[in-house]
Amino acid sequence: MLEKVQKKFALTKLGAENLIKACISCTISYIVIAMSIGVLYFFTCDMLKLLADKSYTFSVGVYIAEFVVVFALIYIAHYIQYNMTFLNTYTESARLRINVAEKLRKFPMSFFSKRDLSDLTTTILSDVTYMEQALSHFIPEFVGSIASTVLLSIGMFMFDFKMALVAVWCVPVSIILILLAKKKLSSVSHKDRDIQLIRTEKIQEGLETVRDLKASNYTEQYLKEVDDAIDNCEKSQIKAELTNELFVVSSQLVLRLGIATVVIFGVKYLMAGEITLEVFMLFLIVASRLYDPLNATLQNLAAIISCESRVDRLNNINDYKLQTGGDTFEPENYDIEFEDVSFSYQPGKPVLDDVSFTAKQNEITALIGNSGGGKTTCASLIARFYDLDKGRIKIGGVDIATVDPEVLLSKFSIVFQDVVLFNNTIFENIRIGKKDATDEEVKRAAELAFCDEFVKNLPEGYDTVIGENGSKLSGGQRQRISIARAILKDAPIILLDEASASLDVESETYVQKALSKLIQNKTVIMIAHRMRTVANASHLVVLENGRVAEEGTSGQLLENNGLYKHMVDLQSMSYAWKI
Ligand SMILES: Nc1ncnc2c1ncn2[C@@H]1O[C@H](COP(=O)(O)OP(=O)(O)OP(=O)(O)O)[C@@H](O)[C@H]1O
Repeated sequence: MLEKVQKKFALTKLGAENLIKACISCTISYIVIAMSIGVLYFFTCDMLKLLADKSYTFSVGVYIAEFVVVFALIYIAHYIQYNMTFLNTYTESARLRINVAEKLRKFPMSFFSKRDLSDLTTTILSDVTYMEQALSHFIPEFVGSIASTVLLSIGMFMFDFKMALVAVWCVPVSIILILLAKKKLSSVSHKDRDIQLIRTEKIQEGLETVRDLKASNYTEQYLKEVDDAIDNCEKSQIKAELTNELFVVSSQLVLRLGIATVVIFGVKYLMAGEITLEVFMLFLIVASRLYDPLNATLQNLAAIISCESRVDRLNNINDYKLQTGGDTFEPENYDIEFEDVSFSYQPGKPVLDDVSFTAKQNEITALIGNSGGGKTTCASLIARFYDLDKGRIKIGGVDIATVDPEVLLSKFSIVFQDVVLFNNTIFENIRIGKKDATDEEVKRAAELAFCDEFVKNLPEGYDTVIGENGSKLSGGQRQRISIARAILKDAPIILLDEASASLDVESETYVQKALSKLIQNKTVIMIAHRMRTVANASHLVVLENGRVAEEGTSGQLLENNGLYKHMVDLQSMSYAWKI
């Protein structure tokens, strides 16, 4: 039972326990409220007897005391319900958020290539918030209202079968209507959510690519597409609301019919002398209150049904397989060995096929080859961004598949061509390389990476905030900050995506100088696009369509007269090309 609830609502074990308790406390709370009807019934009976017989006596004080007790019970039941639902829910939603964030931190890159960014953002922000409301309101109230109505109905059947039938018939009919609505509402809710996602993606994409849209004069056309997405969303939401209201109003109407049948049949039975006036009064009072919880909870029907798709998405994250591995990583050295490595991003479409080579410590190993040949993929596999389909990658004799990805990454400094900087100070952007580094250590790394000459011209030096993704800096300056980070981290393995490929001559010189400081005495894997950058590499691995076409030093490969020689010749021709 506990496990089922846990899975059904994507909860932690404690969360599932608390949800069950919340449903029970809601049921008790509704029943306690119904107890006031009992006291009211006995009071009405006594009043009727008094009207019929003036000598009849009863104690008003006892009734006042009973009402006080019932109100106290209602207060206590509500207090318990509040604690069980609201307080526990907020603790649970905090746990859910931390769980999702923890999972995302540990997921391999394969997870992110399968999921859309706005979909993930929606799951973390909106789905968890939605579940927060569902767990604190909709679900306990829905379960509580059905359970209390069923329990009260059983009591009514025991009291008077015929009148109970007349009062309660509408409850199962209304529940059947809800169940019929579930399928339809569920499909409308899924479609609505997909359309909302398209709208969010469109807006997000527009904001991220505003510069390119302006440059290609596509802004007007793009805004029209955004307008269409927003219009679609509006239509879909109206449709979802109307469908929901149709079923809710029908169910509520059926429930109201219950009061009508109690009056019609009650009067008939009363006239026929089949029931007493007191029984008739009781059923009138009960019928006026019996459907209240169910009526109120029907308003949230769409919300309850829409929980399903949100829970599916949360379960998708919860069930995704994490990369595992030991916490200790003590390789003999930092040589990297590829042993018959095969890999594909999508099943049946191999990107690397039986790739074997060794990158030695204290050497620069350059990965070269045609575009799409698999250079970046090889580098990503070394850092265990993805796991292999076949073969092994070993560092100092240790299979990286046996090492926890975070422990493994602590041995890597990675300098990408697309540097990501944060909207923070230069100090903090460099300190990412080593969180506990002192200001002096950061400055030392910045000097070695030749950041000093441009930082001193910034208004607040190292304390200057550099804008979103370093928008206030040039490409070469951004590169040097990322190299400073890597120098500060001082990891034994350096992955370098030819960092200076897109820079002007002056910036390139600075970046090259900074890089030469970074790579001293390390195992360096360099993804190279320009042949002149790799001429001095100790070892060149030429990848062609996911296979190693040739390897050796630049001199050896030139003698081979293979793909490398062909690429060198092509680049020499392109340098000689003039406008
Ligand atoms: N995340 C991904 N999902 C699916 N396919 C991918 C992904 N990344 C790369 N690929 C495919 O894998 C192949 C190898 O890509 P990779 O980026 O490793 O090549 P590369 O040699 O680094 O190319 P380039 O020099 O153009 O950067 C390509 O066909 C590419 O389309």
